[in-house]
Amino acid sequence: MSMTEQRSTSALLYLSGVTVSFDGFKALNNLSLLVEPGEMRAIIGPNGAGKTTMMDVVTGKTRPDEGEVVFDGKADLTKLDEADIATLGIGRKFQKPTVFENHTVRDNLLLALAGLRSWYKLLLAAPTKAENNRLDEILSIIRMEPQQHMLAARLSHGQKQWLEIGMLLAQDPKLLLVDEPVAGMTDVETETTAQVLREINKTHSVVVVEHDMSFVRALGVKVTVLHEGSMLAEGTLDQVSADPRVVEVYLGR
Ligand SMILES: Nc1ncnc2c1ncn2[C@@H]1O[C@H](COP(=O)(O)OP(=O)(O)OP(=O)(O)O)[C@@H](O)[C@H]1O
Repeated sequence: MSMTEQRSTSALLYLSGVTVSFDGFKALNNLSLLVEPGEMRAIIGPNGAGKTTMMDVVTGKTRPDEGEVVFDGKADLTKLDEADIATLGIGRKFQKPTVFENHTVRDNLLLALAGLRSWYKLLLAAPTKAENNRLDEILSIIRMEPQQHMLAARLSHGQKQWLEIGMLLAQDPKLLLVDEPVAGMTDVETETTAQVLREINKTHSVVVVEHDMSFVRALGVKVTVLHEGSMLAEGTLDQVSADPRVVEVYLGR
């Protein structure tokens, strides 16, 4: 490509030949990956496969040594910092929930929705009608209307995860990155989380990293298997589960 030429792609997220080395060890090794607009993609793979590093590259936390990372057909994420990338519309939920324990579920969502609105203003000014409608919508999507006036401190682990997914949704990112959302959840909570993410995927693109196979099956979306920093296989869960290489390094163990 010439200096002025822009990479043109219809993909929402485009990784090509991405390599990340830590002291010579390649956590990502020539990784290429495409996520289409509106898609939900599940990323699976054994411990150390590079899933977290891939998310870190997309959010600007880690700079790749080589390769291209393009968002929304135009933005070269390798040139931007974390704040710029968040502003472009990439939101991330980490594995451990970080909600404001001393506020209600609804106020946690309002804080996320209002973004830069100060705590002071939050306490004094009532939410607008539009804000209240959006809060109702999000509460419905995360299935937490009954708990909306509860303090976040009193929520179960699963409910905290859903609240945090709701807080991410409140920021209305174009792409949601969700890291191991069902770790530590019961089977029923896991099933609900799959339904919540499917609902969110009606209006948002999602990349979700998860080990739990019953959850990935319930998502019912295209799966990418990472191994040693590269893509090993891609397809439906049935397709990748039948791939002998996937069985060998991951599923068969
Ligand atoms: N900052 C770092 N310094 C050195 N090595 C690192 C660093 N971050 C990650 N690694 C190594 O890179 C490899 C990939 O790690 P990564 O966390 O991306 O894998 P993962 O697929 O997310 O694994 P898990 O399923 O255990 O979360 C691992 O071997 C890890 O030890």
